Amino acid sequence: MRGGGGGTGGAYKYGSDLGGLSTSPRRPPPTPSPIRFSKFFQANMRILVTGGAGFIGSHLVDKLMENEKNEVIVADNFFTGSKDNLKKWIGHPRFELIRHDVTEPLLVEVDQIYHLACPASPIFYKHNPVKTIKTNVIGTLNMLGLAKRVGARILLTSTSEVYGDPLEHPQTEAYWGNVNPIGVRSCYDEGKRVAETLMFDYHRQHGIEIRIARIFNTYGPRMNIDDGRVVSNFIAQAIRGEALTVQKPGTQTRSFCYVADMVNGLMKLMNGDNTGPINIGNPGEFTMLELAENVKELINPEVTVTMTENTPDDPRQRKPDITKAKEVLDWEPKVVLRDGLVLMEDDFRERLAVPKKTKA
Ligand SMILES: NC(=O)c1ccc[n+]([C@@H]2O[C@H](COP(=O)([O-])OP(=O)(O)OC[C@H]3O[C@@H](n4cnc5c(N)ncnc54)[C@H](O)[C@@H]3O)[C@@H](O)[C@H]2O)c1
Ligand SMILES: O=C(O)[C@H]1O[C@H](OP(=O)(O)OP(=O)(O)OC[C@H]2O[C@@H](n3ccc(=O)[nH]c3=O)[C@H](O)[C@@H]2O)[C@H](O)[C@@H](O)[C@@H]1O
Repeated sequence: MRGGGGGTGGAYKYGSDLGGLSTSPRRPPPTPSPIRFSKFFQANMRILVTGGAGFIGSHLVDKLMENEKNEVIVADNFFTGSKDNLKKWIGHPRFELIRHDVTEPLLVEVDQIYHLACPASPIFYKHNPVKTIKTNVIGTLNMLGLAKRVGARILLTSTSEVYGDPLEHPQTEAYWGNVNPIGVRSCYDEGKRVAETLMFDYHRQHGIEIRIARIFNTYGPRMNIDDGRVVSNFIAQAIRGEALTVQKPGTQTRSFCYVADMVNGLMKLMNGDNTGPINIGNPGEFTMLELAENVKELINPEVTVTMTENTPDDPRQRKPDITKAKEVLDWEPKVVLRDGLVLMEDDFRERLAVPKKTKA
């Protein structure tokens, strides 16, 4: 069984969409272990999820575990993730959790690698920027080395931050971005840009089967309550009855994708035949003031909105052009922001132990 869906690895286009650039690999992809082709051994698909104890990763694991033909291995250093996110799978015979830092090599035998390991919230990725860039560069190099050795297909969760503070709007995959190489966000956005470069170099040089998703702001249940990202901050603040902290000027925009839609898109990308990069996100665009108003109206109309200082290099606008995802993956998001916020509210209320007030 090769890394692809259906286990055939059949139709596969190399660099099928790089604006006509030839990306043909010099060598054919490596061959997986002979046991995968054994007539008498019904092998399951073995899937590694790095960063699988985190927010998106744990939702992805839930979805992968639904398929009884999948065996899932999570490798995570628990910097921002937690075992709690995976508690329902611990002890399951098709599941394995390894405490592992991807900046160190990993020896496992797998067919697919979803490579998510990297802190995603700006306050966490800026906390130890050298470690963040090591995670993106050395971590991706290690996972590509693993993919090369075992002949696995590898998917990188890149980011809309590769577009930096974009001068084109909305952003298509053809846009090369406007990124500060020496700023406080560079450990993350330049790190992900190098990770994308490494993916394509391994693809061209060694024939590795790669997939690159450029993820746009994703939200949903299980985000860390003190994660620092805007949706989790506003929901926690509204539930606690605190003022919603809108960072200035408040007119900056983001496009928010519900996590179930994201996971669906990532799996379609992995099991399809296009390398990407492909934008995966929800094109509904909101200013931070609009987001605050929505959270206030839906969760707690009594809270106030307060303006606070912003951080350097905050992108002023962000909205994915998802034409390619629609065409190539037949994917588009289904959950609108107001519905997703309510689903997230239920989870946050449970974890904060603040039940909804019932009307008298
Ligand atoms: N959530 C978003 O809006 C968003 C947007 C764009 C891209 N992404 C990407 O998606 C991926 C997952 O994001 P998330 O929102 O779930 O973040 P998260 O912080 O919840 O999850 C990241 C996981 O990676 C683990 N990790 C971090 N460094 C590691 C290392 N060196 N070795 C092993 N594990 C490590 C963390 O412990 C955590 O479990 C990240 O690669 C992120 O860059 C997320
Ligand atoms: O989608 C992406 O590609 C990237 O998006 C986010 O980065 P960012 O958009 O800066 O996320 P937030 O920290 O949630 O900030 C969004 C906006 O909300 C504002 N904000 C944040 C927090 C807050 O309390 N109030 C507030 O107004 C920020 O100034 C910013 O303009 C993620 O955290 C990155 O991991 C991800 O790669």
